[in-house]
Amino acid sequence: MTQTKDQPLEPGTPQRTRTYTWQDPLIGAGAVPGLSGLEYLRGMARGEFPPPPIGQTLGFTIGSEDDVQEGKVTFRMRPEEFHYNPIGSVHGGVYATLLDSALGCAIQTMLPAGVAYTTLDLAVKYLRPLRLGMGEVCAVAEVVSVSRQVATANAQIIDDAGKVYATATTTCLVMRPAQAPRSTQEKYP
Ligand SMILES: CC(C)(COP(=O)(O)OP(=O)(O)OC[C@H]1O[C@@H](n2cnc3c(N)ncnc32)[C@H](O)[C@@H]1OP(=O)(O)O)[C@@H](O)C(=O)NCCC(=O)NCCSC(=O)Cc1ccccc1
Repeated sequence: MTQTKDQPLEPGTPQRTRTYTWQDPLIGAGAVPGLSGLEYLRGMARGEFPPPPIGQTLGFTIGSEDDVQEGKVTFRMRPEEFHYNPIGSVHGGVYATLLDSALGCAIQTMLPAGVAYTTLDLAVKYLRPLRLGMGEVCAVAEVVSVSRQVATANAQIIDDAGKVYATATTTCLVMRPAQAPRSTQEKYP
């Protein structure tokens, strides 16, 4: 039967609770302008800068410095119950967030200090369901091209055996100092 606001859950229905902590994301963001993308992300992998709160929220990380190479970044995540949609598998937005993160960071590794970027486009193909109990999966992203204003990259979510659960492509806008807006309040020309 469909659950509605007027039909509360049966008494005794198990409730789950999750608590997690995160750090001020502006600490790392403040260091960004002086470091190349590779230096910043390797520093984050070494624990010198806080990981992004979205990683704590969904439970994904860059596992180690080896996961950050020039043009290639790997994020790791274990599918959990709190990732679920109402149809019994990991919500598609979780895949997309993991892939967007790995793709953006792969592009960031190719950018020198003072160059900013942001996602313009993300296309995801959902090939297999991610489920509880399957163990850790990786989002592996590799850069295809970086030009003056545009960068593109491809990624896959794979398990330990190399089985592919999703693929994705992205286009990012690259903002070099002469073109970059001075603040997030200022419109890009
Ligand atoms: C099912 C299909 C779409 C097409 O597959 P086909 O072309 O028919 O190909 P084939 O039969 O060769 O199977 C290939 C693989 O597919 C899987 N599988 C197949 N049949 C079943 C089945 N009956 N039951 C379970 N799994 C089945 C199976 O793992 C198999 O792998 P294998 O080769 O055995 O290792 C598949 O690509 C897929 O599951 N993609 C992921 C979609 C996804 O997770 N999207 C995100 C969540 S949606 C969301 O969150 C939106 C939302 C939000 C809020 C509220 C509500 C919704």
